[in-house]
Amino acid sequence: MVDYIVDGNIAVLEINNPPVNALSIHVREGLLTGIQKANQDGSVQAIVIIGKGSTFPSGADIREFGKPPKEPWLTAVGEAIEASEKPVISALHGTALGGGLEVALFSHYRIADERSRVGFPEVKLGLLPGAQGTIRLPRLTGLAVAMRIITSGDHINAPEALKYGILDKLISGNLLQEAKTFAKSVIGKPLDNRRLSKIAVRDAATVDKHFDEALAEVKRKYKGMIAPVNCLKSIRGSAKLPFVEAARLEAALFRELLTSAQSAALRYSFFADRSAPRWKLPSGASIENTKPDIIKSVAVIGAGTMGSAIAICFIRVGIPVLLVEQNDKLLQNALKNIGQILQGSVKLNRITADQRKQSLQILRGETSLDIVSDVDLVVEAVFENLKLKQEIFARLDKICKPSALLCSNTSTLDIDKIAVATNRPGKVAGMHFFAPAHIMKLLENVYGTHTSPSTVATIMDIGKRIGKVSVLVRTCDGFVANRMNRMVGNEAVFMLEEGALPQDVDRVLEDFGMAMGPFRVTDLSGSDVGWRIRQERAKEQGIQLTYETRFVNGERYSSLPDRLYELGRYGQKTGKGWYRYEKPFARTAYPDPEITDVINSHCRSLGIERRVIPPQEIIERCLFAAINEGFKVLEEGVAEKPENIDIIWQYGLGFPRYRGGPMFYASQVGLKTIYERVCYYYDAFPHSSYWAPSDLLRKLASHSTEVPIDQWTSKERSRL
Ligand SMILES: CC/C=C\CC(=O)SCCNC(=O)CCNC(=O)[C@H](O)C(C)(C)COP(=O)(O)OP(=O)(O)OC[C@H]1O[C@@H](n2cnc3c(N)ncnc32)[C@H](O)[C@@H]1OP(=O)(O)O
Repeated sequence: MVDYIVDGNIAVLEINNPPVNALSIHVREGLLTGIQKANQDGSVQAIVIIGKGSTFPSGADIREFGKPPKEPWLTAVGEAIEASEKPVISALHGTALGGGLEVALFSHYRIADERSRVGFPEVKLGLLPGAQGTIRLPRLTGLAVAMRIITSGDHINAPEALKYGILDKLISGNLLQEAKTFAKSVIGKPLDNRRLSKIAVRDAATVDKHFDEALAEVKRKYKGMIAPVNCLKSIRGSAKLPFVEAARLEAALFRELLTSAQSAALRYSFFADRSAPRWKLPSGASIENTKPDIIKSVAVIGAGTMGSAIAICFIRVGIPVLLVEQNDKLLQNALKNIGQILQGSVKLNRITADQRKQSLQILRGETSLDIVSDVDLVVEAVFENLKLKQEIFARLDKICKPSALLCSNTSTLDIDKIAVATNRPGKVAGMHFFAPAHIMKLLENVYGTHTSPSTVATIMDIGKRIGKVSVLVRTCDGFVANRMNRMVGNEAVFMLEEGALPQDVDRVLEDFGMAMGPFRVTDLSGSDVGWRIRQERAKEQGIQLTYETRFVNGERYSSLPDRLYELGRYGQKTGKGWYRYEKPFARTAYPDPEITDVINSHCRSLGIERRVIPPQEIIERCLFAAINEGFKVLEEGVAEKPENIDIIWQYGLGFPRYRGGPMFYASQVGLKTIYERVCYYYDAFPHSSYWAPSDLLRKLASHSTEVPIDQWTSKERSRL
């Protein structure tokens, strides 16, 4: 894994561990032996460390964390590099990250391909750069820059790294040749001033000020995360303590993180990010064996907030869009809004004025459906009404060319019921964007009974092209996101009826790490949206909803949200919802005594005695109910694997990444506990049938030892 090649008086240690030259045990062994061999070899006068293939090491091997550690540690390898009597030059290309950058910081010199990037992304894995990265980097860059690089985890491009003193030279030609030439130029020069452990942190006297500022910043930006705080503590150590003691402190802080639940969740999330878009259908068709069609043009039907934002997703990556709205006034409004949103992106430096212009040039608004006959893909984004969607799909089927894909942005409706309106069910699928669609990363792609593998391949591919995290799910009521999230909403409202206030529920879930509690989310989207859907469904079933309604089809029902609607409290847009706002569209939510009165009088009129609801109950009722549904989603095959569910929650529903997602969180709580609590709540609330425990959960919980999350589906689903 590390080739030892001698060329004249230069030994080259070439790391060969594709795809990213991670510093796995055999690489560490190879580097250590290579350094020792080169120091013993009388003909060698300098040593070059370089990566084969596309990159210098991009870090430690993440798969080794959580397993019994194997010597030599990276620090021991690094100390041997620094102690070398012959100059060691690290020659960087690609992405020199984490442990890879640490290898470079142990070296006496660092040169780099001018296109390379460096960085310490450990914080994103809930770790710190634990092979002396936190105490070596400040010696080169000063404290403020080191704190920023290490706590953000961001990559730094080579010219910037040169400016900060991380690199000694940029190379535009052949890196290996240049590295050998550079190595020859430093032979015989003193090494002690090149050994970072011998150099002081130049701005050590200012450490407390930098620490306090950076701590306040990370507590605000990375609320609830422990890794950025430990990074800062270790960097502070680099300035306050002798080198050896600082290294000891760093090691202790690293160990604390390595064994933390947060790091386990973040490492799981790293691999889940890569695994979730890899789709597979029950038929065996998969990303590996199915080719996508190339989409060159798109029509978006419906120019409301959602349709407009979806159009932006395509035009900003150069895919022309026809935006269709039946009413010209609405269409012109939408086109104006899109222009303004893109102008906002220019102001935020996300795109240039030129890119905005180019995007708008490939957007065309139309008021007739007939115009979409030639597009490759249609995304329908009209009001959530099955009949309306069926009518539109039937018309699209007649208008569009036979090869065109017809997709719906429905958030809940069964794709099969939409597909039956066409003569091309194989080319019908769901593309469920999350609001605001031009910002939210998630795309929940939905296949129906007849959706063809090539349609699936195409919607997954186009999702990637527009920069979304695409996850494939099978059609069912609400798919994965809304189906599971419905339990959170239901339980949150039921708890208001039993004793909680909106701010109590939101605070507990936000302290848990959710981006927003369910009531703040409802205020954002508007309580009128849910009201319309409930009325629509009641009408379909011939049911009359009143304030006295407590059960619908035998299921517990709360009319509290309906009261809110009747009071005109639609949320932020009316300046009043579950909270009070300074004015319509203001963002800061204030608890509202009027809401407390509404809730109290609702309870009185229904004869409900209110009680104190402890935080743990709020967590369990909202999250365990969703988790139980998640197991049903898995046992039915709606989601292929737990990672898919977790990625949907992270990118679509604001679940804290440092908790992995609801399914990973369940694995940390323990399935026996989850199962017992689900059974307890099912006993307590028999009229909320979603508490009926999932068979998959029950079976997994019955194993004498915890079944690891990567075996949940393989172990039990096939036997259900
Ligand atoms: C004492 C402790 C010392 C040090 C601590 C550390 O070093 S922690 C690790 C720090 N490094 C990182 O976090 C880098 C992680 N990797 C990346 O950010 C990207 O992979 C990278 C390097 C920018 C390349 O991106 P690209 O999009 O080109 O590839 P992709 O991400 O799909 O990765 C390709 C496959 O490689 C696997 N992989 C990547 N990095 C690691 C790693 N450090 N350890 C193990 N495996 C890694 C990745 O999972 C992909 O595998 P696949 O099977 O194809 O899904």
